[in-house]
Amino acid sequence: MKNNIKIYDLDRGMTDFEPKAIALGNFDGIHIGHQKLIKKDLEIARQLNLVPSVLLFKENSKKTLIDEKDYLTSLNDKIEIFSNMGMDTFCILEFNEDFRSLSPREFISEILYKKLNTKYIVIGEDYHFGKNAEGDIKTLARFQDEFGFETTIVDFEVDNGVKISSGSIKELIKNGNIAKANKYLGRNYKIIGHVVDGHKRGRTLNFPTANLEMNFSYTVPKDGVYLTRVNVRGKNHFALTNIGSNPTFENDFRKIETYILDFSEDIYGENITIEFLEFFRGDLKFESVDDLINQMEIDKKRAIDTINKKYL
Ligand SMILES: Cc1cc2nc3c(=O)[nH]c(=O)nc-3n(C[C@H](O)[C@H](O)[C@H](O)COP(=O)(O)O)c2cc1C
Ligand SMILES: Nc1ncnc2c1ncn2[C@@H]1O[C@H](COP(=O)(O)OP(=O)(O)O)[C@@H](O)[C@H]1O
Repeated sequence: MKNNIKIYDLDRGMTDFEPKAIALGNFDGIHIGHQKLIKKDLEIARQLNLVPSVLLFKENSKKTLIDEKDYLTSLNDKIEIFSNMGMDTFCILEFNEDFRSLSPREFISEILYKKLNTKYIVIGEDYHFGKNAEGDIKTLARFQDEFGFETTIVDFEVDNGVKISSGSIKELIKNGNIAKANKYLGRNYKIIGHVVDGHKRGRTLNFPTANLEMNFSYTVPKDGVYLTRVNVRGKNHFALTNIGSNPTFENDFRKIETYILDFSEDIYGENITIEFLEFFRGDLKFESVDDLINQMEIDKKRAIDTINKKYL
């Protein structure tokens, strides 16, 4: 992440009056459509000497709310990806009752105008805002003279006539179609968490696996075996990740476990990032542990061949 970024937490009364070109949206996944919008915002900011900024919502931190939703990117991921693209100012706020009750006009006047000195807004064509999502691109047009801003609407990015969306990428990931999801994301899908204890069985099979507890409600890819790239203590390693409930063994639960190639360190408790490169096969129930080990050896050979051919 760039280290000169500025984050203004509006809930803590922070404001910033530098004139801004603000990108508005939910931006889950920051897929190639979102990237197009951000590039537009950066371009306009450069031309008009405005600060390129993005308004983002904090995650739902209320644990009492049963939130079964899953997402492609956490707030931290978004800030990292956007700052790598050149964005340097982030305005964050909670999507709470107070915020939700603002009318479209109040959102524009209280937040965009008074708190952020917005001179330019860049949005997607389906953007909605304000109470009951009543505000849209027409509402922005109606208020732009009064509050002194201009608007640019960026059209959807499509693939074969189909709109690229966070929802469709989540479906691809849940169906194991990592290649297409990565294409639409414009980078490899990744999840972050820390390493927790498992049954200590992996080492007895000669395939120790670091079990991941995710630090966010990421969309979990379909059960199966993936070629992955894992970042541990700042260093990348190729790996095989198995997602599933180990059907060869009875009474297990669904987990995300990773066998790191050419690696033998104890990493319990460490934060790791898993980047999904390719889907290899589904999760299988084997007749014997030896059959499972044979298959894992085959997976490993395929991983090494693929890495040599495509990733080195
Ligand atoms: C490359 C790879 C492929 C795997 N494929 C399967 C599989 O198809 N079926 C299965 O039951 N377990 C599979 N496993 C999971 C093993 O059963 C699991 O790693 C082992 O039970 C160790 O569990 P532990 O980490 O809780 O000790 C796979 C593991 C790896 C690393
Ligand atoms: N190549 C490796 N890949 C993954 N984890 C490894 C590797 N080498 C050593 N380890 C360590 O071993 C642990 C996994 O061993 P395992 O027997 O599968 O135990 P557990 O069931 O607790 O996951 C990892 O959490 C990590 O600390």
